[in-house]
Amino acid sequence: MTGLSEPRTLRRPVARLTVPPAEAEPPAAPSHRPLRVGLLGGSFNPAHEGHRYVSLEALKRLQLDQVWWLVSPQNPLKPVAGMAPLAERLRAAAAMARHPRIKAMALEARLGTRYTADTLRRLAQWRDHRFVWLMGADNLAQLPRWRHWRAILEACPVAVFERAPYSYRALAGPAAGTLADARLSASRAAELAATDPPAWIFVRLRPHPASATAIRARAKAGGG
Ligand SMILES: Nc1ncnc2c1ncn2[C@@H]1O[C@H](COP(=O)(O)OP(=O)(O)OP(=O)(O)O)[C@@H](O)[C@H]1O
Ligand SMILES: O=C(O)c1ccc[n+]([C@@H]2O[C@H](COP(=O)([O-])O)[C@@H](O)[C@H]2O)c1
Repeated sequence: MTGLSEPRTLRRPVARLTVPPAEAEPPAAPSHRPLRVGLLGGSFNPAHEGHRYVSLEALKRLQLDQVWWLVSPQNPLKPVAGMAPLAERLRAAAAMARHPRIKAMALEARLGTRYTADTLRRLAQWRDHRFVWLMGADNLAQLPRWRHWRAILEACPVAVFERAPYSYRALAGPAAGTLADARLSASRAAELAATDPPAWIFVRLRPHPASATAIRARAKAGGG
């Protein structure tokens, strides 16, 4: 029992546990099946409770082993101005995760990818993993503006999470329309990771109001 009673000061700091130097190395998968990993790509400028909420719901509803927060070097559709340095966003994301199965990492910086289609093409070589791309409804609405967006949906299953006020527009939009045949019912959420793409699901939940834009606006106004 000595390991369990180690004093707190002997434990490694959270940042080193969640963002080890070899962060691009995939952790060992269970021997009997591939590791099921949800990928929440994002700017995390900054990370907030909405990311955590969606990740916890994804772990539970999609029966995932882990969720990886892919802290993006730079969203190709967002302005560079106002984007905090990657190291700062990564550090804050690791602190926000507060869960052993939610890992913040700068995987795209390590892989040298900027576009999601490229990242997923690289990850397709990680044969002992099954990836699910996670996103909020706001990103489903703008998905047709992403490079090779159809290839993304061919690369891995996708779970879209309710987010006010975007959900209605997202479900009525061109991406959802094009992919109507590939949509699974919500009751099949636990099957999604094992389903061959294209396959996606819309996860209805109580929307979480957190937004990085609002946090930045409050900070700018001096309200923290
Ligand atoms: N409150 C939320 N509910 C559902 N999904 C969310 C929420 N916040 C963020 N997400 C999703 O998490 C991913 C990363 O989000 P991101 O880091 O851009 O945060 P954001 O709050 O949307 O930032 P910004 O306001 O700067 O655009 C995206 O897929 C986004 O849709
Ligand atoms: O590949 C693209 O063209 C593309 C365009 C816009 C956004 N993305 C990705 O979408 C994820 C969410 O980005 P964000 O900034 O909305 O958090 C993040 O992983 C981005 O790299 C990707």
